[in-house]
Amino acid sequence: MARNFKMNGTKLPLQTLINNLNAGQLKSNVEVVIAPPAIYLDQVRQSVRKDIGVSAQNAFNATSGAYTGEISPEQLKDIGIDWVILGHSERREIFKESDEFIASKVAHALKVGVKVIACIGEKLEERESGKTFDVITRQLAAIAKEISDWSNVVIAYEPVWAIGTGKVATPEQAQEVHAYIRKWLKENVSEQVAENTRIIYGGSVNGANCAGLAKQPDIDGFLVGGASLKPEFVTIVNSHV
Ligand SMILES: O=C(CO)COP(=O)(O)O
Repeated sequence: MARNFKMNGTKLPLQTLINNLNAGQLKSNVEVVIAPPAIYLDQVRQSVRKDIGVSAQNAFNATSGAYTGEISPEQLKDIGIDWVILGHSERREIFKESDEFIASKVAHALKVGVKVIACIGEKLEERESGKTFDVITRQLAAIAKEISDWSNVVIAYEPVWAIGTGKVATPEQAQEVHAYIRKWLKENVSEQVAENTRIIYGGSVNGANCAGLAKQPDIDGFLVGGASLKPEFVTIVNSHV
């Protein structure tokens, strides 16, 4: 269960959210990871409960060097950050990150020992023109080409049309794509990877719609944006079945 703050929050309000999470009664079988803006990673790592993971929202594919503005997975490790979100649709769209670039960042982060939440998902026009599975296949295949060990990868299916729109995918729509992802992993990686890889859903998840989604057999958790800025995140965590 992951909480993506995106470029939201400042020191004090973030601390209030962390305090609320620290005090929350969270189901013990749910792994919770929060992803604050990079500048607050250290603050959040120092103040959040140790059983909660902290994730960056992006990282580069090199150890160090002349890459102004970038952060390496090695630097994340240095301050105790174990996770990174890669391939978010906002990175793909706004910052023009290609499938290949994202895949190389996934490979580099894993090599360094930083676990990855790899985001994939189709845009509205792609869904409407029947290309959803083609897009998912293309994005997955790019990653599969670069990595062989999937044990530290979580896949986040985030249909772009559902992100920040309030237009959540129905449980059936999300389940259909999650099942496809699992089938693709089975046929193209291995049965074991297909069974063990967590596939989480993101896109307008909130305290009211999470329970229906969580019941689906191939939905293993959520990547939450807007609702992650509210105390209702605790409800979403506890919707896990
Ligand atoms: O992009 C998302 C999480 O990474 C989803 O955002 P929303 O929950 O605001 O739709």
